Amino acid sequence: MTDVTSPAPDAAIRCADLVRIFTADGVEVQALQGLNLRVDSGELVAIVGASGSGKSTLLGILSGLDKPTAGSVSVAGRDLLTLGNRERVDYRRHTVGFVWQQTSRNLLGYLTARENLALAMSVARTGDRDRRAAELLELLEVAHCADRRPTEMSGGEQQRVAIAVALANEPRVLLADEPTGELDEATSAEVLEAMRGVNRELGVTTLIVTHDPTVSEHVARTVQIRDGRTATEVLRRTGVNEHGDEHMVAEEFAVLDRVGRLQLPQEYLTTLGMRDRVRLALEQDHVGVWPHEDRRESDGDDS
Ligand SMILES: Nc1ncnc2c1ncn2[C@@H]1O[C@H](COP(=O)(O)OP(=O)(O)OP(=O)(O)O)[C@@H](O)[C@H]1O
Repeated sequence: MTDVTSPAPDAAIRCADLVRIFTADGVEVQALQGLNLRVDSGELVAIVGASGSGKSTLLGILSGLDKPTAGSVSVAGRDLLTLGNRERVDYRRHTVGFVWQQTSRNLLGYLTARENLALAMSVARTGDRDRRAAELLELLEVAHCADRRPTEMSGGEQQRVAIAVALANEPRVLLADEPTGELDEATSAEVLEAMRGVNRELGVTTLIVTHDPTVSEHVARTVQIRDGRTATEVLRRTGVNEHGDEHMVAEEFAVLDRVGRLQLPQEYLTTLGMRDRVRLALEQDHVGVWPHEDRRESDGDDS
């Protein structure tokens, strides 16, 4: 696992010890509690997690709409904590592209797909607009929707046009918040494959935040957030069996942060009655973790 703090220039997204505390009616909510994440340039990563785990908060910060309470965050080499107002506008126009769950937030309803793309490019003063619009609609397989308004497209077509609009100004990073939230399973798969396609074809670093449990079938890396921290990662790769046939292998890893902390799954803790402290042992090729037996026995005596 990569060190989130290393200054390697190819880290497209780097969050270190990110904290975001909201205060509402005098009550503090720690939406992010020291989140560490590094996404390399050109990677396609899904962020999953239960409702309230902090996914949208993270995306709000990465999109430049919100600022963290503590920690550091940089995207495409830009430190998001030190951006001035003008730089923030420039960042949102040129460095990142967004796809949101609601079509109404992605596309203007009274404009056609082509006009939506042209508008995004004229705001950012991107040149060669007609050619780029045609190429993007072609790449997303929605060229037939060029002269249609959103209401004349299916949900999947709307989201694929939204991806084209998000890519109009050649962002380095594409951020998507529940892009398949309003779609059925088959259409969701199409939209996720479209995102995988643009990641592969254009090399744009892509981060998809989703509840969609099938997302890990479409991406090589799925990061799970739990309680405002990255907890586990599923990595998928192509393996070869003893007959030489290729198949997908998915492996789950616990995330180890830069000072060596990791979160044990709740079911492990409950099954082995682990709490407060555990015994650790360094073995030749692994680390053993045991419950503190004395504590368990004395707990039993008490009852
Ligand atoms: N503006 C805000 N003011 C107060 N609390 C907030 C605010 N935004 C988020 N929170 C709280 O922060 C925590 C994380 O919320 P967040 O929306 O990031 O979670 P999420 O994983 O995106 O959830 P969902 O999947 O339901 O969208 C929640 O407890 C939420 O209530």
